[in-house]
Amino acid sequence: MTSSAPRVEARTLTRELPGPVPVTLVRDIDLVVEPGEFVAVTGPSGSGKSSLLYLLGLLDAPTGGSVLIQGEETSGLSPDQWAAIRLARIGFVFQFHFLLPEFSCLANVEIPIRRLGRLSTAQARERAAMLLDSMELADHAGKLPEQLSGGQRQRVAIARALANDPPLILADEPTGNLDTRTAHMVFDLFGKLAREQGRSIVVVTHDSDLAQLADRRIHLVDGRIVP
Ligand SMILES: Nc1ncnc2c1ncn2[C@@H]1O[C@H](COP(=O)(O)OP(=O)(O)OP(=O)(O)O)[C@@H](O)[C@H]1O
Repeated sequence: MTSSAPRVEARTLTRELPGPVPVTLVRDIDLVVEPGEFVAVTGPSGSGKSSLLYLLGLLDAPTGGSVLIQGEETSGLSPDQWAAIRLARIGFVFQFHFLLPEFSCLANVEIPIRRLGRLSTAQARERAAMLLDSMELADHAGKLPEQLSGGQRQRVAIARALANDPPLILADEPTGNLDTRTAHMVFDLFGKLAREQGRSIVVVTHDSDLAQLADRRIHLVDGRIVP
C-alpha cells in the first residue's frame, strides 16, 4: 500500500450469477476513485449500480477482476479480513436508513465505534455526540429514530457511516425516500465530506439532477460503464 494509492479501484471487475442462463450484473468495470473525489453512479434500473457498489464495498465477491482499497488487493482476503476493512475503512449509507429502532440516535452512532474498539466507552460516546452535532442533530441525540423526520434519520445514518472516520463512503440511493430539497442537502453534505475532509464518496442515484452535484459521473448500461 502506498500513500498515493487511489481510495478504491476496480480492475476489470465482473460479477456473474451462475445458472442455466448466467446473468452478468457487472462486466469489466475499470474505475479509480481518488481521495477527495465525489463520484455519482447513474444508469437505468437494473443496470448494475447497486451490484457495483456492493462489490466496491466488499459486501459481495466478484467472479472476475478485483477491488483494491487504498492500494490493498482484497481478492485473496478472508471474510473476517473483509469485515475488518468494512468496519474501519468504509462507511455505508443505504436508501433505507437501517437504524436500530430500539436504540437512541446517539447509541446508533456509538455502536460501530464500540465494535471497532479503538476508543474508550466515554470517548466513543463523545465522538458519537460530536458527529451528531456536526449533522446539526445534537438536540435529537437521545431520541429514537422513529421520532425523527426522514431527512433527519438519513443524517443520523450518515453520522453512523462516519463513526470510524472511514476514508471511503459508499451510498446506495441515499435520497430515494427524501423530498427534493432534503435530497439536495444530503448531496451537498457528501460534497463537503469529500472536499473539506478528503473522503472519497461514491453515490448511486438514478436522479440525473442530483448526480450533477457530484464532481464526476459514471454511467452504467447493462453492467458496463458507457461514455
Ligand atoms: N441475486 C440476484 N439474482 C438474480 N438477479 C439479480 C440478483 N441481483 C441482481 N439481479 C439483477 O441484476 C441486475 C442488476 O441489478 P442492480 O440492483 O445492480 O441494478 P441497479 O442499477 O442498482 O437497479 P435499480 O436502480 O433498480 O436499483 C438487475 O437486472 C437485477 O434484477
